[in-house]
Amino acid sequence: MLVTRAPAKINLTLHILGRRDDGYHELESLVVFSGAGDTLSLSPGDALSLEVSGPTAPAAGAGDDNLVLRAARNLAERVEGLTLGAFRLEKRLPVAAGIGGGSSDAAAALRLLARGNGLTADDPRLYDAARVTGSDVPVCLASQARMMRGAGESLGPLLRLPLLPAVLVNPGVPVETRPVFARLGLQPGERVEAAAHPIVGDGAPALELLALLSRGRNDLEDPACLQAPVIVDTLAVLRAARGCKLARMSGSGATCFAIFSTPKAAARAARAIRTQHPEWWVKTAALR
Ligand SMILES: C[C@](O)(CO)[C@H](O)COP(=O)(O)OP(=O)(O)OC[C@H]1O[C@@H](n2ccc(N)nc2=O)[C@H](O)[C@@H]1O
Ligand SMILES: Nc1ncnc2c1ncn2[C@@H]1O[C@H](COP(=O)(O)OP(=O)(O)OP(=O)(O)O)[C@@H](O)[C@H]1O
Repeated sequence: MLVTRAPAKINLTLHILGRRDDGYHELESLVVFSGAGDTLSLSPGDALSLEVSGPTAPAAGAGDDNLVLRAARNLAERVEGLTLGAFRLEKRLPVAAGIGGGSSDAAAALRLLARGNGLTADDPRLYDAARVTGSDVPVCLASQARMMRGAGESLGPLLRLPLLPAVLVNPGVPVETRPVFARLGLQPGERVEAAAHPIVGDGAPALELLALLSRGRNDLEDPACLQAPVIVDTLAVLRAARGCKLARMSGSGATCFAIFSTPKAAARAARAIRTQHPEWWVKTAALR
């Protein structure tokens, strides 16, 4: 049996540059990953199947449209004689939450199929299968910090960044991605006049990275807050937490992250937020 982790994806920044003629939005985003996430295993075999368990399994579902199965079928279309098999997904990440749970599961499925079939990580068919499965799937293939551009298909070099102690909070409201983009109100072909994304260098020290991040933003934060006003409260709670250096929404929401100077400060904030909001999903994380 082959096993891999499917970590949460966090957009530390997400700048919208415009809308392409195909309707997708062109963006620039610094993407990092958390240590924790879902776990996916594969017992190689001829038949493709999926079983899902874990706390958020009901929301994700195990049907044909699960991104694990969609990714596997997309790879099978590109690789003749691909050995498939039985996937088991332990689903822990909140669903429709802006932290790419489904995309990370899809990328994990592609990594396991690559291992099971002796494909190398740089096989272009893996990347193609990732791209057609979803905008966030290519960046989740390596699950390491880098800039993401285009609609998500264009990836910068891997970046070595300092470990950022963080707290992730999801207020329990699923947020669908498409209507959040739609609320920007951009027409196909329209460009946005906006300040350039700060350049994040490989190996940037923590203080420099934080200074750069504070000059960045998530342009989906306002439309997501209109769609799910509880995000406004989530950000306020994180920003008020003792030791919080920066708080922002990830992806299209509703999960927000806050960065702290030390894992201890992050853990203390997480405990306080859990007490204040026992119904929220609150996780400490080391982002990199
Ligand atoms: C918001 C992000 O999570 C940031 O990383 C991604 O841009 C969205 O990634 P995703 O959920 O994998 O998105 P997809 O499943 O490919 O697309 C869902 C919907 O979001 C919109 N969409 C997505 C990506 C993009 N660059 N522009 C868009 O307008 C489209 O309406 C699309 O129909
Ligand atoms: N394995 C999966 N895990 C979670 N959701 C899945 C999965 N497969 C399919 N889905 C569906 O995909 C949709 C998006 O879920 P996901 O959790 O990936 O959203 P997200 O975190 O907002 O993603 P992103 O940050 O990439 O926009 C949901 O409507 C869900 O039903």
